[in-house]
Amino acid sequence: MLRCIELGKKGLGKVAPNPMVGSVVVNDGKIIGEGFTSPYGGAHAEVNAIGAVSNEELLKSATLYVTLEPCSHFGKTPPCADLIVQKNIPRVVIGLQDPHDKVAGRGIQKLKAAGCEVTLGVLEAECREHHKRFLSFQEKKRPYIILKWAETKDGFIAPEQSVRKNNPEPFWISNGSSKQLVHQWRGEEQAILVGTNTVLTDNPKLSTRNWSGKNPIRIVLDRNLRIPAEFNVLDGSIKTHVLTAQTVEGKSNSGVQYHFVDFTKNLPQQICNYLFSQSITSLLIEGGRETLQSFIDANLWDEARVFTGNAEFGSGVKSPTIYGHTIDSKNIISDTLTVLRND
Ligand SMILES: NC(=O)C1=CN([C@@H]2O[C@H](COP(=O)(O)OP(=O)(O)OC[C@H]3O[C@@H](n4cnc5c(N)ncnc54)[C@H](OP(=O)(O)O)[C@@H]3O)[C@@H](O)[C@H]2O)C=CC1
Ligand SMILES: Nc1c(N[C@@H]2O[C@H](COP(=O)(O)O)[C@@H](O)[C@H]2O)[nH]c(=O)[nH]c1=O
Ligand SMILES: [Zn+2]
Repeated sequence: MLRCIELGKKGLGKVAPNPMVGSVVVNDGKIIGEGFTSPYGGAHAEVNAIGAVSNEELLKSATLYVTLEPCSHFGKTPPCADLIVQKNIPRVVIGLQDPHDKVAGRGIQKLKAAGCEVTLGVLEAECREHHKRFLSFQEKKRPYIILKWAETKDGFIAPEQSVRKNNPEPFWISNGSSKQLVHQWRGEEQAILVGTNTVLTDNPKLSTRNWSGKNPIRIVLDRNLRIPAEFNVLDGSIKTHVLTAQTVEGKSNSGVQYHFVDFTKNLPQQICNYLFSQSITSLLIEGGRETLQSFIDANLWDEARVFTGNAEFGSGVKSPTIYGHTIDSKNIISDTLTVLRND
């Protein structure tokens, strides 16, 4: 099962909103086939693992291991449970039951009804952690939310405006290696969100340009449409959704879509509802303070990744106030990266 999780990770940033499932086929103590979910719309992990077995005869005495219950429904591909039955695989070991409305135990029932021996719950906690984005989407009906910011030793995310240049650009607190790591993270999530002031003061690109991998969908708050058209987030180079309280009819084009939200009512929850409707299973929130704090206060966050650099500002924009439990703390050269969980 650990190998299945390792394989499943190869789908990170490529398969969402599908879960990044991993699977192996074992015969006589040896792995004879391995697979993981293909990019969205493609084959599921079990299909790839079974397809990798060169001698089909061996399937009749094999065990298939998989991180998530095999599907029982026709989605973009036919049910994996049917394929397992068709190939006469006698044993299936599953990490986690699939909470998806259309599966939820039906895959297991199908296998058992066909005489297959099913073991459920192997490394379940590890499989839940591995499938955290998919599980948040299915169970909480919102994306898995990762907060991220960089702060100084004395707790500021930006200096006073007077210290900054006139042209909007980020004021870097963290180092180049941390920046590259952030670009890697951006490629792992489906969407990235920033507040209006962050766009106006930093003119961010929110891209993965210092790493390989796809750019996340940009989600930008702009209640009163204050962001000038020439700013990077409106350049149409990356799919961008602007959430606004202004009339939006006829404004959207292929690169930038406008969506109305009521900024006076629990904005974080409305954003979650909108992202759910767009099948977005994970969201990285990169600031600024007000945006991050509103998600913290609404208890709509799962993980926070905080860089602490060496500088001290004395005054400026304060870091968000957050309580969570620290699951990791390590050095990224001169920075400290602390990871918190909301549980
Ligand atoms: N070091 C770091 O990691 C980072 C630093 N920064 C820095 O932070 C500063 C910006 O932070 P901050 O000023 O807090 O701004 P934000 O970027 O969070 O933007 C705040 C604005 O967004 C809208 N908004 C956000 N959340 C809500 C909400 N819950 N309800 C209603 N409106 C909301 C409002 O716009 P409106 O007023 O139009 O209604 C509000 O004024 C900049 O100096 C930037 O450089 C930013 C990101 C990361
Ligand atoms: N200042 C600061 C950060 N700022 C964040 O990065 C955004 C700019 O990135 P880009 O879109 O790539 O230009 C900026 O708008 C803000 O959200 N991030 C960090 O990791 N460390 C830092 O010190
Ligand atoms: Zn399937």
